[in-house]
Amino acid sequence: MRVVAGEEMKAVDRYAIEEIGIDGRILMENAGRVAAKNIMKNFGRQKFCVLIGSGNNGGDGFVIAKVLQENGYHVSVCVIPERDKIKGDAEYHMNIYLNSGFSFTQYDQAPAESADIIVDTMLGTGIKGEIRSPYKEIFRELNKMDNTIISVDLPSGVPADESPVPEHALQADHTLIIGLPKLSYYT
Ligand SMILES: NC(=O)C1=CN([C@@H]2O[C@H](COP(=O)(O)OP(=O)(O)OC[C@H]3O[C@@H](n4cnc5c(N)ncnc54)[C@H](OP(=O)(O)O)[C@@H]3O)[C@@H](O)[C@H]2O)[C@@H](O)CC1
Ligand SMILES: [K+]
Repeated sequence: MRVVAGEEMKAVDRYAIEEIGIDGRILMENAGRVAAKNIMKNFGRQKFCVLIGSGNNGGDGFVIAKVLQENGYHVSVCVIPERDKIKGDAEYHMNIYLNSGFSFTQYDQAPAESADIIVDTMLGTGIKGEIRSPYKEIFRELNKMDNTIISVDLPSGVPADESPVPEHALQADHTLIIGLPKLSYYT
């Protein structure tokens, strides 16, 4: 099995998009659907809160939140950035999510705290440098809660490569692989 750092995963995605011709929005749809299927198979009908960041990891989150709700799951959805910061493939899936009749709120501690399971789609392989506000404060709050955290691709704040894990990175109970396993799973 191949294990990759973030840049290598990006190169694989770029190859799929530019050379093979698969639209990035389809890659995101597939990634989100596989993750949602895995969650439904392994975690059952509990109370979920999906937390969504501004990048493509957040785009996966819109697909997951939609699929879970279409299947009758109880889901609250909180978005960390302002809505107009969500661009590209993630914006496309946000619009599909909203046009399907589902809704979200800005991040607030209460829905996260009252959920049995948090689905973390805040940051993935695109993280650069120190974890910035408001993410580091949010991760600190979430790390104190005792609900189950399922991270999509990477626990938010954890780099994909062998760099040191920052102090305030999210502490996940489970991580769902998107594409290929990342080097940091093994370090
Ligand atoms: N087509 C594809 O490529 C596919 C990709 N896929 C998925 O996409 C993920 C990668 O997506 P990505 O590259 O958009 O990065 P992602 O991790 O969502 O974060 C970007 C955001 O983070 C922010 N940010 C950065 N550093 C930060 C910091 N230190 N502290 C705080 N914030 C920071 C940065 O903000 P900005 O610097 O722009 O203000 C930007 O908005 C990948 O893990 C997989 O889940 C799948 O859907 C399959 C198809
Ligand atoms: K994540």
